[in-house]
Amino acid sequence: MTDFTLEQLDAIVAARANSDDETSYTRKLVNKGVAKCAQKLGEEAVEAAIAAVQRDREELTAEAADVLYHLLVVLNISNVPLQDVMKELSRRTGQTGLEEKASRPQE
Ligand SMILES: N=c1c2ncn([C@@H]3O[C@H](COP(=O)(O)OP(=O)(O)OP(=O)(O)O)[C@@H](O)[C@H]3O)c2ncn1[C@@H]1O[C@H](COP(=O)(O)O)[C@@H](O)[C@H]1O
Repeated sequence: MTDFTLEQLDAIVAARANSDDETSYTRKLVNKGVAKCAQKLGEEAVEAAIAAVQRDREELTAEAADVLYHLLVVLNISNVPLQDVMKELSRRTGQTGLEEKASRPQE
């Protein structure tokens, strides 16, 4: 059991994204722009999906960590607070996933 939270990682990511520390991977990635950050998020998500299909729990754990980290980078560079995502998830808790899907605006 760990008490490390996504909120804590989000605060680290925000601080590193705005730092001038050249040893920071976060800063290096953010400096490449939103398209590169989004590309990395997509790649990590695909790798996590592959690990799941392969029933590789260890690899899935590592890839899921990569996905969450890169999602926080993308939210940060897009100025979408993690708090807003949590609020949206909270809003959905009163209904089933299928009800939530049905309530979305039709495209
Ligand atoms: N959680 C992470 C984390 N997860 C994954 N990664 C990095 O994500 C990268 C993904 O690996 P890849 O091989 O796919 O990417 P790459 O080859 O480095 O990049 P490209 O050549 O594809 O652009 C690796 O360099 C990982 O180190 C992370 N980098 C940082 N963090 C956290 O963010 C904090 C701040 O990190 P810095 O910004 O480096 O100080 C750290 O303390 C960590 O807690």
